[in-house]
Amino acid sequence: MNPPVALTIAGSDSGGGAGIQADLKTFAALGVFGTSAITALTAQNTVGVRGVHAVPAEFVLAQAEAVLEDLPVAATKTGMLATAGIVHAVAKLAAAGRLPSLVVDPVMVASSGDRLLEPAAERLYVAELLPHATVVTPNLVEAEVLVKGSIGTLAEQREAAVALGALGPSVVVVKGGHAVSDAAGEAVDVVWDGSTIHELRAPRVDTPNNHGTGCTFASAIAAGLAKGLAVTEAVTAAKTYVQRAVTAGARWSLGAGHGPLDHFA
Ligand SMILES: Nc1ncnc2c1ncn2[C@@H]1O[C@H](COP(=O)(O)OP(=O)(O)OP(=O)(O)O)[C@@H](O)[C@H]1O
Ligand SMILES: Cc1ncc(CO)c(N)n1
Repeated sequence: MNPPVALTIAGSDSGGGAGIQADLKTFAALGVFGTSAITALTAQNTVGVRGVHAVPAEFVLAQAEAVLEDLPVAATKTGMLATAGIVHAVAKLAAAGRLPSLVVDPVMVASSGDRLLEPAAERLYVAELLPHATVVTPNLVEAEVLVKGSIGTLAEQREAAVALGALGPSVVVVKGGHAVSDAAGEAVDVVWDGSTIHELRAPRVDTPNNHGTGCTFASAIAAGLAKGLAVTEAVTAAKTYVQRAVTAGARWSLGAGHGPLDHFA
């Protein structure tokens, strides 16, 4: 029997911890056949991003269309989209109904603090892409940019999830991996499912190895959707998967900065 197929539209991380490399490992670990359209090359390691070489939007489309016209893609995920031109091109594909079960991870800044998205592209996420998303998975900083407000408390994290829901996605997850207000030592993500809000909680793993947590989480959601899970089931399963990968990756010391997760734990 054929495996389910998923497509990631994202950037390459030469260091192997985030981006396309994390997405394809996550798909493979979860039994999904991964395909990719690469939006940018990054010269990157666990310490930081040394350079970004964006792919022309037309060639991102050419990659996506080559995959979509030949393979039975059941779910899609976007990560680093780099430029306004790429966000616009991907949004047009989505608007045409070509990107099934779309998980949008609105990547803006790397864990090292380096920018991965042109500032001019931020408003296009809101205006063009989010209306077509099945799930959107901003971290706290990305959620602040998208809703134009600051998030300092769990109540504000919940309000942001509802506000993002009004922009069109079916389900919103505001990730709290980097939350500073969290005294209980938990990584708390807030999920708005279209009508109600709930929280996903897991013990925060005390480790510098958190490079690619966001990419891994969004890809795991797309893998679940490709396998036919309901959206909230896919989100819950993805949280369990990322927790396992962070826990196992904490035993590693790869690189001098934010090390990678163990995707095959
Ligand atoms: N130290 C940790 N321990 C447990 N779970 C974590 C930890 N850090 C992040 N997570 C979880 O990983 C998932 C991704 O969240 P996070 O907020 O780190 O995303 P992100 O900022 O987009 O990641 P990235 O650094 O890859 O851009 C969430 O479910 C979050 O709760
Ligand atoms: C290519 C790429 N995508 C996403 C992230 C966010 O973790 C990163 N650091 N690099």
